Amino acid sequence: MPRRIAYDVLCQVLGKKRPMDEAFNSHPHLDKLTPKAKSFSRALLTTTMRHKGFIDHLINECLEKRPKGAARDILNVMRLGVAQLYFMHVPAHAVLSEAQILTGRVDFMQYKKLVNAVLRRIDREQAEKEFAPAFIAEKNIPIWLIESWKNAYGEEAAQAIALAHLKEPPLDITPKYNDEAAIWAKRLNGEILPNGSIRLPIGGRIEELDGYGNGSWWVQDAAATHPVTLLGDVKGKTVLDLCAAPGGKTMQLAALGANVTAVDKSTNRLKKLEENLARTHLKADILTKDLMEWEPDCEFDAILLDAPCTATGTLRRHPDGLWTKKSDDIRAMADIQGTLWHRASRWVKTGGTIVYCTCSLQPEEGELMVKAFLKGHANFEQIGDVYRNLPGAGGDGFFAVAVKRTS
Ligand SMILES: C[S@@+](CC[C@H](N)C(=O)[O-])C[C@H]1O[C@@H](n2cnc3c(N)ncnc32)[C@H](O)[C@@H]1O
Repeated sequence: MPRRIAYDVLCQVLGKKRPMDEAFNSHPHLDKLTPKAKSFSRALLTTTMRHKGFIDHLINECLEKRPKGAARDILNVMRLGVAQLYFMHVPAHAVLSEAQILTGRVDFMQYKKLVNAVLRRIDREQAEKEFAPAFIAEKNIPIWLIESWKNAYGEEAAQAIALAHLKEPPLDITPKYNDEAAIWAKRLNGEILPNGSIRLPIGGRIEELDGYGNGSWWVQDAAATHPVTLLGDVKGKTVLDLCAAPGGKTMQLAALGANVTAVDKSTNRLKKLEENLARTHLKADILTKDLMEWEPDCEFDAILLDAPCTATGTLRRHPDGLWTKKSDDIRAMADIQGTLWHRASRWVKTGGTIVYCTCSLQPEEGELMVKAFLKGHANFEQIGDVYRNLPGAGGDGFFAVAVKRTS
């Protein structure tokens, strides 16, 4: 059952470009799995997504011609098998027999022999051939994407980004009060990072960790904490938090003493924001509004615009995005970001600051967006340098910039 669910979800993600979490969480048989089977199924999916490019390379070496049409889904049975053999250290006999059962269950009886032959060969060659991590890493990133990173950051940096995608990223948390970082680092056996975040050892259920239930901290990647710091001292100021849900930055702002108005168009995501505020005993005014239409009735001291984006800076957390996103998405997102930023530019007081940020690695959604904004808005000037973080030890890929309204 856990492999069957993983297979169904894989077909949805790769065939229909559906986000993995959504397809997995809404699978009709998910409730039938034990917690252990559920976490195996999820780990199998994430591992397959993370290494899909390299797995396909191995499979292609074994196939004279790739199955076409509906038969292409048999590749997903093979992908799950290779992920277990190569990256999850499941014994070969178990992988082979489970793959045979799955092949029958998903009505591909005629491919049983082929699946067996491919997996046997890959298992045999695993012991004979060694692949450099850089080779595996680059295979796992779609060509259009790694080329865009090479153009933006150079060959070496693009390879380092690809390498960062091989591993599960660490779990960073933000303590509600900065001066409690040492206490929580000690209690949770974590490490304090230079920005004050705490990096926890991977594994375990977050909800069960000390301090989660009473809201002493929340999960937030270290790089994602930076944009709020660009607003300077927000204590007592009115801050409009645009695209706020699920509220990582809302909690930061509220904990720093800002009077926050948090706006987002997603009811579901705002529900999560409300839960987060309730758990952390923090306050904000919450508005469910589409920012393409809504207008506030007053100006704010500061604005944070955490715009929707291609999220290519967080693909190591959501590796299914590697295979569901396409290069055209960048232009489409940049258009939305430009419009949202332009609309927000009228809602900040003269002398006030807007911080624009995205978790995208694409310059079109970062550096080039700032240039275009400043060119079209003579009443704004940039404050300081832009913040650009690449995925790796310092956190997710992130971009942020602060601009000040001068008139
Ligand atoms: C990057 S996420 C925000 C993350 C959040 N700021 C945090 O720190 O937890 C982008 C958000 O933009 C919201 N969004 C996208 N388009 C929007 C629109 N037109 N109006 C309002 N919210 C929008 C999405 O619902 C999503 O919650």
